[in-house]
Amino acid sequence: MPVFYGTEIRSRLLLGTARYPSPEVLTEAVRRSGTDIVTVSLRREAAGGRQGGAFFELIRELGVHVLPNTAGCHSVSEAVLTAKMAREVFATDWIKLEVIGHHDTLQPDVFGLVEAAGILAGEGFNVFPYTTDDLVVAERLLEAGCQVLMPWCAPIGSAMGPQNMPALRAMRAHFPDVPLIVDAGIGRPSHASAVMELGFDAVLLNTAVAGAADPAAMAAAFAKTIDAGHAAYHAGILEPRDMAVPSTPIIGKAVFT
Ligand SMILES: CC(=O)[C@@H](O)[C@H](O)COP(=O)(O)O
Repeated sequence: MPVFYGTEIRSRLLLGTARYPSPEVLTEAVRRSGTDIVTVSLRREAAGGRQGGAFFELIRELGVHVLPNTAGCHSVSEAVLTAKMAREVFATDWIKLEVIGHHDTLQPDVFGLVEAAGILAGEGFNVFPYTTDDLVVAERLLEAGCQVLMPWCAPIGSAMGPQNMPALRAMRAHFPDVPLIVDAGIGRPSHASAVMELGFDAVLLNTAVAGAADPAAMAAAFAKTIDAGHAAYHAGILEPRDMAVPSTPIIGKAVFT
């Protein structure tokens, strides 16, 4: 199982906690997903029955690791301040670092991200940076002290699925020893399986589960395909070929009289 900052995790599915129709549905989705890590925004809008401190209490009661995030932060100072608040609220050094650079695409501001990651790592945080699939940015984040990377596969909430498989494949190849979690843009279980088949360590998703007609059932479906994708990667996936290859080898030629 994956190890993030020295902690072994029981599941390769990380689940977001936003936009569920009710706290009960969220709780059931977490249970059926088998997840060991949920992410929660410190700047979440009050919704779904439980608000503010009551919602954070619900998160703590889920009995899984909490990965607070800085969703909604558009500057380094905002993200650093939010991370410090998260450390107080959830008593954890883990932080999913988001520094958003673009209003429409919610694309990470990779310059601000590297700067904020360096500040937070210097203050003892274990930073999980939400980043693009750019290899140079990934290098800078590792130099800044990150030991886990979370590249997007598509814009947050878009459900588009992997938009650049070659870039994700390159990321896995260039950083074979770094835990890599695909974060954002997954729309359906087959998307999650596809990135796991590339050898990623885990997937973080929110919208595809919270927005499903039956979030708990969808969470269970994701859990199965993520495990299947991981198992397939380690079983050694056959590369596609240009030409047909007979699946039944024939020795000699049959002669019909
Ligand atoms: C909850 C959270 O952290 C999201 O910002 C995350 O990036 C998941 O994205 P999707 O909602 O697209 O799955």
